Amino acid sequence: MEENKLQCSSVIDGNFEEVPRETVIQFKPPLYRQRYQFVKNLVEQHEPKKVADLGCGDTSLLRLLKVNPCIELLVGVDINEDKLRWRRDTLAPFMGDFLKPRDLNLTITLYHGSVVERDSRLLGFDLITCIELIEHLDSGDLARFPEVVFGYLSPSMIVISTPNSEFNPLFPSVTLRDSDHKFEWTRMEFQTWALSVANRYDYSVEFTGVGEPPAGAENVGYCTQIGIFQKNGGKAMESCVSEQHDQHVYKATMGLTMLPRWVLNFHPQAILPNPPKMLKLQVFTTSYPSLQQEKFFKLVLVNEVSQQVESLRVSHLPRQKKQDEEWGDKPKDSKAPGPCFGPVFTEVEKAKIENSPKPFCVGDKFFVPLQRLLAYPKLNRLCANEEMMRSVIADSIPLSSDGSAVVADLRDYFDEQF
Ligand SMILES: C[S@@+](CC[C@H](N)C(=O)[O-])C[C@H]1O[C@@H](n2cnc3c(N)ncnc32)[C@H](O)[C@@H]1O
Ligand SMILES: [Mg+2]
Repeated sequence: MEENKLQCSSVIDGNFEEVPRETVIQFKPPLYRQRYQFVKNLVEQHEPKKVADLGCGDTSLLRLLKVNPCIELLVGVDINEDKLRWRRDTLAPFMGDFLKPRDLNLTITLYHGSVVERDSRLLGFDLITCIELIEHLDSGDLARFPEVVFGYLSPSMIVISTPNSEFNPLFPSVTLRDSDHKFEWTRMEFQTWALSVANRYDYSVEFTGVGEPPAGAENVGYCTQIGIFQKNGGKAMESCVSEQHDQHVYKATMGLTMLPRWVLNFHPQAILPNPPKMLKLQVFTTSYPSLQQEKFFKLVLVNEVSQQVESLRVSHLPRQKKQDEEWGDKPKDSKAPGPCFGPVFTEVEKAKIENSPKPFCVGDKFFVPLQRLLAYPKLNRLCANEEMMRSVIADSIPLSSDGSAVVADLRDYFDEQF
C-alpha cells in the first residue's frame, strides 16, 4: 500500500469511488484483487468442493476460483441480471480445457435472484462467500440475511467482507464509499453483528481483513474487514440436506450456452459422437471436460499411451542408436527421456521403469508391454491397472494377440524419409 499525491479523483477499492482530494491511498494490488486473492487462498487451504459466491456481480471471483482443481460446483448469485450476463460467456471452457481436461468435473451455474430468498439449490455447500455484499442490503434484507444464509443454507464455511468505516477518515471526503451502500460499519459494529449471528446459528468466527493502513494510522485497521465463519461440528450431514424440500426461487438468466465453434467443427467424432450444436438451458450453466468423463478419459489415455509407445519405438530404431553413437551420444535406453523435452524421473520412478517388462521386437513389429507403460508415472496416475488400460485402449490402439502389449510397426513411413 502506498500514498500518492494525485490531482484528480481516483479509485479506492476497485469500485471507482470518487475521492476529490489531493491525497489518495492506492492499494497494490488493488483492494478488490486483495479480497479475491484472500478467498482464493482460503479455497486452496480448505479445498471446498461446492462454492457459492452471493452477490457475485460480474463473476470476476468465480473466474479466479474456477481454476482451482478441488472445486466441482461453483455457483454465482446476483440480483442484477445485467452484471451476471456481462461476462458469463468467459466462464465457459475454452480450447485448453479440452486439450488438458481437469481431474474432477466442474459445473458453473449462475442464478439471478436475491440472496435473502431461500433456494434449495444452494443447500449443502462447503463455502459461501459474500464479498462486499451486506452493506448493499437495506435493513429489512439485512435482518433476513442471517436466517437464510446461516440458518437455511447453513454451509460449512461463510466468508463475509465489508468496508471498515474506521478507515474512511483517511479519505476525508468519503462518507460512504459507494452511493448504493446502506451503511458502513466500524470494526466493533461488524464484530458485534457477526458474533451475535455466529452464536445464534452455531458458528465460530474469526476476524481479519485486507488493505493495510498506512504507517502511523495502524489503529484504524484494515480497509476491508473480513469475518470467516465456520460451522461448529463441521459439514452438514447429507441426509439433513436431502430432507429439505425443493424450493427454487432464483430466476433463469435467459440465454443460450454454446459449445465453442471449434469443438463443433474439429472435435473427433469418437469424442463427441453427436456434438450438440446449441443447448438451451433454464439457468446459465456450463460444464467442464474432466477425466471423470469417459470420453475425455479415453482421449487422454489413448494419447498418452500413443506418445509413450512412439517415444520408445524411436529409441529402439537401430539406425537411431547407431547415429547417436556416431555422434558420441550414449546409446539411448528405452526408458530414458529425451534430452530436452522428456519428463524428469525421480530415482524411484526410474527404478520402477527399469524393473518393468522391457519393450521387444518380433520381426518388424515392436511390442510394448502394458506393464511397462503402467510403470511411467503419467500413465500410472491415469490408470489403476493393466486390465483397466486394456479395456479403455483396446478399440483404439493395436494390441498383441494376448492383449498384454501394444503393437506398432518398428519402422514407419517417416523413418525412411528423414
Ligand atoms: C459491490 S458489488 C460486489 C460484487 C462482487 N462480490 C465483488 O466483490 O466484486 C455488490 C453486489 O451485490 C449485489 N446485490 C445487492 N443486493 C443483492 C441481493 N439482495 N441479492 C443478490 N445480490 C445483491 C449487487 O448487484 C452487486 O453486484
Ligand atoms: Mg460495495
